[in-house]
Amino acid sequence: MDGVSTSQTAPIAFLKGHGTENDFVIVPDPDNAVDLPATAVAKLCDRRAGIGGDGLLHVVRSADHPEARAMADEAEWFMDYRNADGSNAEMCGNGVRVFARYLQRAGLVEEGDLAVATRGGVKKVHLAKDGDVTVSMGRARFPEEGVMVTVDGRSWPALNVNMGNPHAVAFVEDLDHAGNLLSVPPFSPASAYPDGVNVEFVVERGERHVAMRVHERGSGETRSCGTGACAVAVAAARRDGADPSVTGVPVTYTVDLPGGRLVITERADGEIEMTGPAVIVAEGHIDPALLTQVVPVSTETVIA
Ligand SMILES: N[C@@H](CCC[C@H](N)C(=O)O)C(=O)O
Repeated sequence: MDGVSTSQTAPIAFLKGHGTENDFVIVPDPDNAVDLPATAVAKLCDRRAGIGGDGLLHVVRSADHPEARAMADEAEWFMDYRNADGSNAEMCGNGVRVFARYLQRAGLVEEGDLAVATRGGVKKVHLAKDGDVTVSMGRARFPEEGVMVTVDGRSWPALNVNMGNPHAVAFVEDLDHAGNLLSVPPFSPASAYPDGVNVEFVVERGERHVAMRVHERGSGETRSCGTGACAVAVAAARRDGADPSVTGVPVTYTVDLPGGRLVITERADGEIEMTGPAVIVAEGHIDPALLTQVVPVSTETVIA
């Protein structure tokens, strides 16, 4: 059995948090001293053999991470985001709110406005003492038309939306039509998404109000996805004939997910703002044996 061995010997601090039940293992590591290969991340996110999470937030000073050094002047902290299978992602909308909540709780930032470096660029976060957190998520891009999503033998046309990370948004009549997203990932044409894709299924709930389910790249079905909710809101707006960059009128959608509610506003300049909760629920220490043991390279069994 192929595997890797990590080099930690001392206990490693962690916290657990979630945003609309999209849950994360948080590893504070200001100096980027903790070795976190994909296999170690998959172990930590495993819901039976590890701590459990849809993803992992590695909290590192931008100046100390090669992927973030260029952003260090703008944003002191880098969200090194990993999916549950250990793969890197450009951005995580729920994760960045929880990341900011952690920084606040640890006394590393003040309430108010802060900037967080991500692989998808620097994100501006507004953090109150309690309650919801608002993130400026950037603008949506629409790289390609004509994507199809297939699951359980059904197919739907989907809109290709990029929120820093890739999404396919399919409007369906009933969220149950998305079937069992854990066992059957709804892949779209590989050519449209060479690096994989997050897939959202959306139904109407009312005026400027939708509900969705999501299958996340690298994690399977989750109870919420912040970038996915933003992709859904802009897709719904375009379907409804609303484009704030044309009309100059901002548009707001309420997006219900299995794990809670997110409110998404697209401003006249195209900037998308997402507001939702961010909660820390636990903290403790990881037994280094979990990371130092040789673990399989295969990541196929990490989704509980
Ligand atoms: N849950 C996240 C998205 C996490 C990354 C995604 N799975 C990807 O690989 O792009 C969110 O809240 O945005």
